[in-house]
Amino acid sequence: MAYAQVLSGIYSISFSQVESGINHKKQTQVCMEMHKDKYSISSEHSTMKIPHVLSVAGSDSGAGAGIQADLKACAARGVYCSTVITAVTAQNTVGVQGVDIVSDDFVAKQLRSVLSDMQVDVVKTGMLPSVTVVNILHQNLREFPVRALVVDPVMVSTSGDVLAGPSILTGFREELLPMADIVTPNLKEASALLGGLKVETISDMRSAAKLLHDMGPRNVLVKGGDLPDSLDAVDIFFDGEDFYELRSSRLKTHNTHGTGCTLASCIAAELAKGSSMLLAVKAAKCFIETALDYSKDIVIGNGPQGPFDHLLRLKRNIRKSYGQDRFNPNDLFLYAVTDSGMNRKWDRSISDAVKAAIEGGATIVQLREKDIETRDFLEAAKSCLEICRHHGVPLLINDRIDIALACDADGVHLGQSDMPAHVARTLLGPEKIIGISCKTPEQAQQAWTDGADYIGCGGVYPTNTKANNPTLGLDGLKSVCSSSKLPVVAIGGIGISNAGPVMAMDMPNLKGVAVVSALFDKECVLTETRKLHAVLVETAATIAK
Ligand SMILES: Nc1ncnc2c1ncn2[C@@H]1O[C@H](COP(=O)(O)OP(=O)(O)O)[C@@H](O)[C@H]1O
Ligand SMILES: Cc1ncc(COP(=O)(O)O)c(N)n1
Ligand SMILES: [Mg+2]
Repeated sequence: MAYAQVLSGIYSISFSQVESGINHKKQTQVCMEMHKDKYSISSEHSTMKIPHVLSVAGSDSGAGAGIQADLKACAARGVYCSTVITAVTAQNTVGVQGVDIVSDDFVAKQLRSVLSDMQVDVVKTGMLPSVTVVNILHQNLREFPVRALVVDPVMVSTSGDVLAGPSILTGFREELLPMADIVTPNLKEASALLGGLKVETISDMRSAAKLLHDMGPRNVLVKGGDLPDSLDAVDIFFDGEDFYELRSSRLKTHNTHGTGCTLASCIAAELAKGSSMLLAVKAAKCFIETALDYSKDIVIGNGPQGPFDHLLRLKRNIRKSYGQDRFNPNDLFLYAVTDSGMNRKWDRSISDAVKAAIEGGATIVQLREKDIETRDFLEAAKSCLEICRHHGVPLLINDRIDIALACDADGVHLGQSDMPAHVARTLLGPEKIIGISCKTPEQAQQAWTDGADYIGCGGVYPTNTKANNPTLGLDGLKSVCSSSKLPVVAIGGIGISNAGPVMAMDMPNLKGVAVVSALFDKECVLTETRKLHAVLVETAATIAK
């Protein structure tokens, strides 16, 4: 048992390395050896592996940057974060009033405490106040190798205060950059690392990225938050072969204190979850843009450089934590849509209906409650959410973004006349699932542009639940499927007798069927769901042959 665990541990290490494009070939063997004990010990107690980032950085009393930003960023990305504090700063939105450097010995002690005991996936560095600390970190990383090292070469705070003097440059160049999987300097830091080279334009950023890459890191991200006269926030990513110009809109806000720390922590968190480097960087940049947008008007402190809010509007739910994708298209397999009229007819509560559907095999649930008081809807949604979370089944709300937000549901399903999806996305944040009903290839393309996660396509067959709803037939469904990259769930008049032919069309992005009457306009929801589930499983098995 313990040996199998060790093997699976080794497998997961090498697999993630391949996936992440992280090439620690020389260290892999050592890494396995070092982790052997940890895997065999932990296997006796638990098998649940939690992605883990260790942040080695300074504390910011104002909690906008440094260790505090790292903890919040990792929490927002659903990743565990341990901390080694290198310095304590007295800092607020005005500037840095004082710095108390933690002794080298005590930094070493913290590093050993964490690395010798916990299975850290990725180390992210921020403020490193002395070359000795860099030496100590370097030694520890050799003794306790990790999957990836993210180096944010912090030197000066946004307020212009010095956090690490020029002597640190040697440490970065000689020890840390050669072992880094990515280094993330801002314009000033890139310039300092390159001996004062001018880095003021996008073209300079490209040259700097290339020169920094020559110092040994596998990837370089030169951040352009301070790029003068730029309408976009442009960062340059270089992986040693290709350049990528990553653009997001530049938010008009003073609340940008801590963007650099947060970006690096998000990259580390995504890598810890197994993402490739480019995807990790893109996800991190997207997170910064969304978080800055949410926080653009908040006021914390009286100084010119405010912190932003990592968590308040970006609440994640437990179901999506620990490395799972926020949305798994396979969840569309058996999509149960409730109907208040039917529940009333059969005299059952919404939550009883949902519970029975899930027990019968429903893989996602949508509450579609048209004639119900808002307060009652919210209460029902909360109790359904509890049931769904317990079973790991996502819960979506039809149309009512307010209800979805109020109960922290997993997302919404929108019709063509509901709130536009891109507006819904702004309100709900990047983590929530958004589905859109589409009848035509044009609507399907728009859904993709608007940032939807899936398409509900129908009515495939005639149905009583929607009056005057034109029927698309299998041909209409097929043309929507072929015109979009998004996963599709078929809806409209589908039940046990005709679900098979729908799925047998074998369109690669057709992931399942959504049903209302076939489950809920029946005496026993559990039995009907079980029967439909069996039909879907059988069809899937036939297709696979
Ligand atoms: N006003 C803004 N709007 C959108 N993104 C921004 C803004 N300011 C900075 N960013 C982004 O935040 C990240 C951190 O960049 P930057 O501020 O240059 O680093 P640092 O905080 O280390 O100085 C980058 O991805 C950058 O593009
Ligand atoms: C302890 C600490 N670490 C890092 C930064 C840089 O963050 P930013 O460049 O976003 O001000 C900071 N201000 N304080
Ligand atoms: Mg900044």
